[in-house]
Amino acid sequence: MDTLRTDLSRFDAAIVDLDGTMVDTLGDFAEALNRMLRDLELPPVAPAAIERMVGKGSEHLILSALAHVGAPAPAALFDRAWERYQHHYLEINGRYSAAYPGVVEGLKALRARGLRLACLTNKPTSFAKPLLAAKGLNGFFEQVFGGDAFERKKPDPLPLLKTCEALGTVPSRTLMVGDSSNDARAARAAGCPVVLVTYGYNHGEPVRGVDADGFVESLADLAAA
Ligand SMILES: O=C(O)COP(=O)(O)O
Ligand SMILES: [Mg+2]
Repeated sequence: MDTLRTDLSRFDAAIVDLDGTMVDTLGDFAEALNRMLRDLELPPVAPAAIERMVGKGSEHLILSALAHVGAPAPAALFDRAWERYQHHYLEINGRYSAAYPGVVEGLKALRARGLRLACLTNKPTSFAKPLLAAKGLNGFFEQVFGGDAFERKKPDPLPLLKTCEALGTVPSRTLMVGDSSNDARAARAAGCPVVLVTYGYNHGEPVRGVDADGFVESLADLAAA
C-alpha cells in the first residue's frame, strides 16, 4: 500500500464501491430481506448469512436468501419477492446502515488532490443515490452508477470501463477502491489499479487473500501522505 499512499499523483480519478466500502449496509439488507420474507410467509435469515450473499446485486441476494430459508421454488417466487424487496428497501434505505469511519475524510483528501470521483456499486442506482444522499456522501461524486446501469455487473470489467469513459479518464490512471474479489476482478480485467478495504464483506472470505495492489484499514489511510 505504501507505494500508492505516497503516489496518488499516478491517478486522475478513483472509482469507489458502496456496500462494504463506504457504508455498512448489512442492517438495511437484513431489514429489507426479512420484511420481504415475512410477506412471503417464509422464515427470516440471519445477518451473518446475508453478509456472504452481498456484493453481486439484488437479484443474486434475493435468490440466495430464498434458497437459504428453504423456499421450494426460488426462481418462481422471484418477481413477487423482488417487488416486495424493492418496496421495503426504498422505505428503510439508510435507516439501519452507517458510513464507515474515515470515509468522509478519505473522500475529502482524494478530492483535495484533484482526483475525480465516481461511485460504482452493484446495488440498483435507485437505491444507491438516496443512500449516498442520506449519508452526506453524494456531493463527492460526479457519477453514480448502480448494478442496473450497464449490461453487466462487476466482476465483469464493463461497468468500470464505462465509468472511466463517463469520467473521461483512462483505466491505468483510475484507481478502483472496493471491498471484495468482485471489485478486484473487475478492476484487473479493466486495467485499473485496485485497493481493497480490510473491513468489508468480500463474500464472507478473508479479503487479504484477494489479488489486489494494496489494502487499507480506512479510506482515510488511502490519502494520508
Ligand atoms: O450487491 C450489492 O447490492 C452491493 O454491492 P457493492 O459492494 O457493489 O456496492
Ligand atoms: Mg462492496
